[in-house]
Amino acid sequence: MHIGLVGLGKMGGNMRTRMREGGVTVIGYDRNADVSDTESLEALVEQLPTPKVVWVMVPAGGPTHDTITALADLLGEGDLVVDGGNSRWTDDKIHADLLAAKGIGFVDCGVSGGVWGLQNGYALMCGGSTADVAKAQPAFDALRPEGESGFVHAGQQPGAGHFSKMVHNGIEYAVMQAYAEGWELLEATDVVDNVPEVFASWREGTVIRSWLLDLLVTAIEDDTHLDKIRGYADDSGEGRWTVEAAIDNAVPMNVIAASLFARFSSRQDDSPAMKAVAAMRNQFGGHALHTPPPPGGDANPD
Ligand SMILES: O=C(O)[C@H](O)[C@@H](O)[C@H](O)[C@H](O)COP(=O)(O)O
Repeated sequence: MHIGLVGLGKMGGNMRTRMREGGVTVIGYDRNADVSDTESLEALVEQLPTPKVVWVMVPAGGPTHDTITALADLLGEGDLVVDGGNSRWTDDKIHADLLAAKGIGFVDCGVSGGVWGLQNGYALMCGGSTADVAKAQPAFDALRPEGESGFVHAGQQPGAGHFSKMVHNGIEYAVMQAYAEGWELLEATDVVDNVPEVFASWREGTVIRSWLLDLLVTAIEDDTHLDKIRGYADDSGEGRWTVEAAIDNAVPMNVIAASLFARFSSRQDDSPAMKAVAAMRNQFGGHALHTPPPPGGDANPD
């Protein structure tokens, strides 16, 4: 199979390598000429045999929309676009309709595995018609992990793949938060002698063994108290979309929502909400207030 791959960053670049190792002929395009196989999107499309299949692996939102819009002009009847980015699932229907107007098929594909995917394979969650998914199946087979699982055609409607990936990421937030809170409690006490050893022991036999646990063990083996890292966590949108979908469907999502909000809290040096709590507590009960610390000093009750 021949495929065009747009976007050769840390995900796309490794995916090109894994697809090639799996016997797929890949022509990659990236704005960074150093990693690109071809000078333009137009040149990439020209070099592909018909039916042309182009995998888009660029940041979600504007960059993905712009790339798919450009491909709608360059591709034709019977060709296929695969969106493998972390796109919002509601964008997929828009892109599927845009391409369908020209007879071009569309598959949305949530991709999990991060920088380890090159070695371990990428878990893939696809949405779209059976015929469209079949057109890209050799590429999916090259990318997916060896073994029975790691690939799903989640549904016929556009967005089924990215919706699955979105929920996967919501779960990812909550699972990471649970390990993190357990780690903080063990670190805050002197009950156990060696916290990394306790975490490492959980990797086998326990009900909470997992790859995320393995990754945390690796991190604390390298930096026992995570002193080299600031307690600040970004988010790329998937957790927010999961919580929004839960609200739309009146699904109670206590743990995933809390793990999303924990990331927002991590970005505050001082909590405006807690200032208000402290102020009210002071007003009704005369309870002591803490004032902002002088530069380099500690905050103490007045
Ligand atoms: O399954 C995966 O491989 C990850 O989920 C991957 O897709 C990415 O690392 C997250 O999207 C980061 O998401 P946040 O920036 O929202 O934590």
